[in-house]
Amino acid sequence: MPNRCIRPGDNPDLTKERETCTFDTDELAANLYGSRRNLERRREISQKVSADPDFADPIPHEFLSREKAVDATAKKSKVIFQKWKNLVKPEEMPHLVNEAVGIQGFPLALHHAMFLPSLNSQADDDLAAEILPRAKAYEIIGTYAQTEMGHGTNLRELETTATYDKTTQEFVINTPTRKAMKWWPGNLGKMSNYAVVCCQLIIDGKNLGPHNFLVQLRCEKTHEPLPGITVGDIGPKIAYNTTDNGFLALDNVRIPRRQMLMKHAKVSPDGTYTPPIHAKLNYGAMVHVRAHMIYSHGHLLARAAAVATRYSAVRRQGRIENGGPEVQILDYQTQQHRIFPQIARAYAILFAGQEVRDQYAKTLEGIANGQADLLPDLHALTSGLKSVVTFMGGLGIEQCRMSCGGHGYSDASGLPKLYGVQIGGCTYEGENMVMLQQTARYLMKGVKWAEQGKSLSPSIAYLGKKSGKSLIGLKGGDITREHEAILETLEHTARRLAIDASQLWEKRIKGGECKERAWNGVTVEMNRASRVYTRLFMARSFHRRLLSSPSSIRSVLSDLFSLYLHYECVDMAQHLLEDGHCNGGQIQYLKKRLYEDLTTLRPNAVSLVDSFEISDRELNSVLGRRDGNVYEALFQWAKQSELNYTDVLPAVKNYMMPMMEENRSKL
Ligand SMILES: CC(C)(COP(=O)(O)OP(=O)(O)OC[C@H]1O[C@@H](n2cnc3c(N)ncnc32)[C@H](O)[C@@H]1OP(=O)(O)O)[C@@H](O)C(=O)NCCC(=O)NCCSC(=O)/C=C/CC(=O)O
Ligand SMILES: Cc1cc2nc3c(=O)[nH]c(=O)nc-3n(C[C@H](O)[C@H](O)[C@H](O)COP(=O)(O)OP(=O)(O)OC[C@H]3O[C@@H](n4cnc5c(N)ncnc54)[C@H](O)[C@@H]3O)c2cc1C
Repeated sequence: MPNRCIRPGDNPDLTKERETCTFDTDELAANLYGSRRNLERRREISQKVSADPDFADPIPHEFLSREKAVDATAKKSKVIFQKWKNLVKPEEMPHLVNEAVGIQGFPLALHHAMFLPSLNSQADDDLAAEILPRAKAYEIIGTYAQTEMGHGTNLRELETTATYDKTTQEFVINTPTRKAMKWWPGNLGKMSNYAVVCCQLIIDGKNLGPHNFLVQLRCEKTHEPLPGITVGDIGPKIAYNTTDNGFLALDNVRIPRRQMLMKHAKVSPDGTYTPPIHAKLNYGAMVHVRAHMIYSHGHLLARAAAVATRYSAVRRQGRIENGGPEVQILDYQTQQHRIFPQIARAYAILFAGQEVRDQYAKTLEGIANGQADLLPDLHALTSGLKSVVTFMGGLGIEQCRMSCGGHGYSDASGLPKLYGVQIGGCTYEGENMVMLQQTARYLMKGVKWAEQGKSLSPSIAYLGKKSGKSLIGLKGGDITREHEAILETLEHTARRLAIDASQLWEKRIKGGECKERAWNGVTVEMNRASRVYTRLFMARSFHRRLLSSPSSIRSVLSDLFSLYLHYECVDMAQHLLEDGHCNGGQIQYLKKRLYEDLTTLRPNAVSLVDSFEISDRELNSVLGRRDGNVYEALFQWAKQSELNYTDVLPAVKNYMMPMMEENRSKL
């Protein structure tokens, strides 16, 4: 079967891997990206970016100072959003940006991720008509400023205020304390001249909770901060260092009434407040990002899996049999056990990410027609997915990094930066432990609805089902039935954990604790229930994708799905065993099946990561390059280190040489 990545001059081990492929790598890639046409466009964009001299990097970003890297990124962003703007469709933009500037952020990241989406979904028609065309034409750059130094997770306690002044029909935006300074928003520090700022809305002394306001921060001509505005960069971070995450203090800055985002909640000129159809529509920009970040995080894990798999196919170290040749490290079972689940999880996350994006679009349609009934389900699902996927992705990338040995520790591998970028997702858009509790709130309601025989939305329909005996290991050799048996066991486990958590909570309440304190006493269990609910959704979503896949890739996807399910169950064995639903023998059976899966998948491992269709430029990894010629490339990469510009560094000349000389003269 063709793997279309084979080229003359490639590392022979990698070519051999590709020759053993049992499926059409283009078919799988087309399925992943939605169609052949999408795949071709992806390739076209990759090729054109590589050929565009405006995107050429004289030296890799890894060797640039932060200031120079920010400069280079801004320069390329201008090319993207001027020269390239009309050459790509909006949905192709993330790929173009990844190719052209990489993953560490760029001046318009938050403009796209949150500024435009919040204006689109929350500004009323008048404000939208005025500001959106300018924002879409990049006449202005905006960001989303919500988090403060003292509060991020708990929005209700944000301190920044927007006090309505009826006499002038203005809001007065104010930062009352040091810790009320906005802190963290991406591109706030240096790039943006506007922001959607989240403030407590105060009318006639009454606090109506967090609402969003459009605030101009800098002069459009000089880019100097406007009077009353203190703004700057918060300094270097684990990653995202080409992003100017910023601080902002507002000293009684006045904005016109119509700059409140009033599509849902409204304030009339006389100060009358009209609430939105759903109390949390003001939080819409976060739901938007959570719904979209699942897919992009799947892609980050896919990159790491591609690097680790390809490198493990070209790296030879040690022997499995005495006297045999040094083996490809990919032949070690431990290496397979480290990396293959990451390949499977990357596919699972990408599939789930695509489903949740569709669900988001449907929910938005409903809201546009005055119906917010799909929102609670979407909020629970996106909160759970956001938390599970970012955590899983972080562990996965770190496994991939360690699986590359010493070279994985070098920036040449691309893995440390990938990890740094990815792991930010555990914190931003709501810290994971907190967001899992949002999911758990919904599950607790679901448990009650199920008890009352009420109808349940698809993501929690399992709460209303009855458990049978687990059929894992009892369904003979039929893989389809085995998949079903495992999915049913996961459903049982998700249901059981939700019901147990609900009962624990109730017990504490009956014991005299108030609801909230009782909740805090059971949140570890609540979050477990949320994670398994989410992992069940991911497994179901992968299964749906398998069932609808064309026959040409069905077999390899089925192998991958088997590995995915077996790995997830072994990983969650504690939950499967805890109530006796599964027994030790069934867990042993799952482990045996998992080890068989590793062997089954081995010949297709490289081809599965080739189907992620990530160009060398986008992958930005000496170890993961398509041709596998890693050793020469490593040397060429290292030669570009600024420490190698001279043979004798000033640091050596000024300090080490005199020290050695002085010590020698003492002898
Ligand atoms: C943790 C939150 C959600 C708590 O909000 P709060 O107002 O205190 O609400 P409750 O926990 O009491 O919940 C009441 C009720 O509302 C439901 N709900 C909450 N949020 C939503 C929502 N977004 N959509 C729909 N429904 C929602 C909740 O389920 C409850 O329903 P009940 O039926 O059970 O009553 C809140 O404080 C929060 O979201 N915190 C996280 C902050 C956050 O995410 N910040 C992100 C800042 S931007 C950023 O990080 C950008 C990063 C860069 C990038 O993305 O590139
Ligand atoms: C890379 C990056 C980019 C960001 N970009 C933006 C941006 O563009 N705009 C913006 O506004 N913000 C941004 N943020 C801020 C981000 O949204 C917040 O940091 C995030 O929401 C977490 O809030 P926090 O920092 O207040 O954490 P905290 O809430 O202080 O969390 C600290 C600890 O307390 C625990 N905790 C807090 N509350 C609870 C609870 N109720 N129950 C149990 N445990 C709890 C958490 O689990 C965590 O362990 C960004 C952050 C990062 C890292």
